[in-house]
Amino acid sequence: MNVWALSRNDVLRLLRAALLGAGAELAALALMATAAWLLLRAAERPPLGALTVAIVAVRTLALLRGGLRYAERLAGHEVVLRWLGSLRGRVYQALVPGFRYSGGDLVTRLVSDVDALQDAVLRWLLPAGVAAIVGSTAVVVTATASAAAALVLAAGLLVAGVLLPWTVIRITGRATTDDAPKKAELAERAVELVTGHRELVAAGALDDHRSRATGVVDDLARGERTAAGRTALLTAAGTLVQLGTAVAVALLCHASVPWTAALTLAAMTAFEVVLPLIGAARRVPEIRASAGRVKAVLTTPQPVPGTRTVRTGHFRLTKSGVRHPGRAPALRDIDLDLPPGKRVGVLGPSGAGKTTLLRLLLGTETATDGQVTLDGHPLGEYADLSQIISGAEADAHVFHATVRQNLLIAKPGATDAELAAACATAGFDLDLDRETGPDGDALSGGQRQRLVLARAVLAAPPVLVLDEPVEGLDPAHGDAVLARVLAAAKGTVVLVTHRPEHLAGFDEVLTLEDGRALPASAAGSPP
Ligand SMILES: Nc1ncnc2c1ncn2[C@@H]1O[C@H](COP(=O)(O)OP(=O)(O)OP(=O)(O)O)[C@@H](O)[C@H]1O
Repeated sequence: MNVWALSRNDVLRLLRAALLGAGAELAALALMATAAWLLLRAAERPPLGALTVAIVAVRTLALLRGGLRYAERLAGHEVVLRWLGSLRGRVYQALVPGFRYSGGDLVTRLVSDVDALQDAVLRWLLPAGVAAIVGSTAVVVTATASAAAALVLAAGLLVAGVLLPWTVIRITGRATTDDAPKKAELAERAVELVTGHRELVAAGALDDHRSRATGVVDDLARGERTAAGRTALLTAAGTLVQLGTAVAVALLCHASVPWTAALTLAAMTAFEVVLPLIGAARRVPEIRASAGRVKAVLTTPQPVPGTRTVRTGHFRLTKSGVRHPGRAPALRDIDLDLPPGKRVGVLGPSGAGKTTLLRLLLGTETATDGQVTLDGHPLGEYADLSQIISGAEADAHVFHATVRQNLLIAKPGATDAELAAACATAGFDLDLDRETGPDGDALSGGQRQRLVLARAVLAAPPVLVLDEPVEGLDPAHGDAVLARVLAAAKGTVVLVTHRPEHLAGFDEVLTLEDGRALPASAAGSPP
């Protein structure tokens, strides 16, 4: 997928913006030349009539310059903002299906990288186009007076507009490659400081984390200063080229004094359009890197959505396992038959693989070994698993909305009476209009847990998975809540718990240790 994909109309609009920009700069150039001619001609005390056209031209060109510049800004920004909007949409769409990027990296790809591409057009492509048009026009006009002066001007403009920016790109390219990991680290640390602020304060680790982030900022600033210093030197070199070229044009033009002055000032003005390219070149490597990252997001193949629909809802795990790169297997050799209506309890110490097992069933984790099937077909073949399996996951998200809106996600269109009944089953007694705050922060931990549980009850899926659903509640209250939830569940249930007494009446108990299922004898028979 092409990052720079622009419609034909937008290309034409961009061209129009470049022509308007060139028009504005040529008006500035003509203004300078006419003003210089006017001053020197006036010094010769000609009759006023001989100056009238030039006087009117100076005023007209001054107005034209402002008007055209405004029109160029409008045209350029219109194209770029429209293109950026659609690009951001495409990047977002490409990011949604997977969890391939972590917080800081995600923010960088979605925000800064896409913004950098905007600069590519507005600060580089468009000014370079304008500089090319203005520079060529200045050379052609100078050639009418002196071919040698035109050649010198062309050479000077090429040095300032091509050679010096290319040198800046070479220098900053190396610095950008060195800085890329530091920028990624800074983004990660910044996101951690914001999202984990409370925990860092509680652990007294805020200053330490902040100073590590500041260390990265200082490192980056040092690199920036060095690059800025080198660019400033090259910009100064560009100014010297400008002065040298103007003097050479003045000496080589064998025309009248006013005409020579006009061409010399025109040459100076042409450089004013070209010189900013040296500073702008500093961003080119960064823009290139951003374009590469955005392209990587857009071109990573998306999983092909399945088309199969669920018939009976019979899950089966056969020698299933999950390995995360560089880690011991989270789950291995798991066999589990889960026909409709069966109740399975999962026990095991922390880190044993219980949550991973639920994720395998939910389809949010893919088996790296063995098979997970539903009605005999791999889970990936199904269009939508949420209709058959859902529940209260350990890290379920509470949206920044009202209690009602959080519940309606499970069953859009549910009546308030249905919501109240689900809340009563889960022992959740807050008002439906109560705001939950960002990440559910306006609720207590226990309230969040019961809200998630109420959502699971309301969804009433054929296969209900519950990951330690009452772990944070006081035992008596938690046991009562769980008993009500289990009584309300009509289909298959998979319950992860640390307390075997929760599994009374269950058909099978799977005890995990280090990702393996213990034999029934070692685990104890179902309670
Ligand atoms: N995305 C991941 N990347 C790497 N390792 C992971 C990932 N998710 C889980 N693990 C590892 O897999 C193992 C099993 O994790 P899992 O969350 O399934 O344990 P658990 O039995 O649910 O633990 P707990 O009772 O503490 O919730 C752990 O060692 C965990 O560190």
